[in-house]
Amino acid sequence: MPFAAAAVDRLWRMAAGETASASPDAAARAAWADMVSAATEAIRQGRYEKLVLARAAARPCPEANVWPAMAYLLSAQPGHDVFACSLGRQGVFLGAAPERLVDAAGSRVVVDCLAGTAPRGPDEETDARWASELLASPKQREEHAILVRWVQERLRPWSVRLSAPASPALRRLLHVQHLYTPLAVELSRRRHVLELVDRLHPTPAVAGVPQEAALQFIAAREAWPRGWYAGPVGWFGRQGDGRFAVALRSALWRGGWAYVYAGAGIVATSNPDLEYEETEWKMAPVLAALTWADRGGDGA
Ligand SMILES: C=C(O[C@@H]1C=C(C(=O)O)C=C[C@H]1O)C(=O)O
Repeated sequence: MPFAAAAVDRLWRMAAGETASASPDAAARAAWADMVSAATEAIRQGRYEKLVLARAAARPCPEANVWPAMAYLLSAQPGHDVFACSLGRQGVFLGAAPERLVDAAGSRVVVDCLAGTAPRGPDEETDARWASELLASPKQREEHAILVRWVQERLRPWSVRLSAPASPALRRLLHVQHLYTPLAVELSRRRHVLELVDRLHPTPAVAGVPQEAALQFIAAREAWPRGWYAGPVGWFGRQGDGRFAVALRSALWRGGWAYVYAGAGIVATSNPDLEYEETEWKMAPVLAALTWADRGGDGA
């Protein structure tokens, strides 16, 4: 989804309005609940299998302390792709992405399918219980299976071999745990990693099924333009090998504000309040990084 200066200006105006409102949190929750209810209704009517809806929260952030924020994310979020992109006068986009969209080396490709989320527990026992509930939840398994199936269908025509574990594993991050399926693919011929990005992005980890209709729903209903959030971020070499992550768990810093983004996969049985909570857990790492950086790298 291309970044547009107009979109950022809209964010800026909304942020100013939001801080003036008496209860921004209640207003954000109500808007979210309306959107998610419209989504579950449309899914029940059979118009979509899954929609991934996102929101943004604005918080004052006087300086773009990019290096301390990245240092925090590198140490707090091991195994993530930590990134920061300078957008000139449009600000800085940064985050720690938990999910590889595609990793290509010659004809070998790996895609991470990450969908289905629970929070980390406050103690070992609760954490393990929430993990087992996540693994056993039909709703979470459905969200996950839709993603895996879609990626397999997109890559099958280009592949001689496509392998995936029969059931998802658990990927445990600092604030959340996810259902995780790594797909290993042998392509019938070498492809530039950008061809693969083009074939896959946006997956049902961030958009929905069917893809075009989901994108229309997102454009019509989400209050905040996504900008760079959920886009592919990565690198490629001269031979076309490379690695792109999905720019989740991210924030746009601009002009004294940080706009922190997060989304959640919606299926017919989704509960708007629980999905809202999920977006809060997902915002936590980048918020902690910004707070830590604001304090000059001294405790978050
Ligand atoms: C959309 C986000 O995360 C995606 C959605 C997930 C879900 O719905 O369970 C899990 C991981 C990501 O694929 C986000 O972090 O903003």
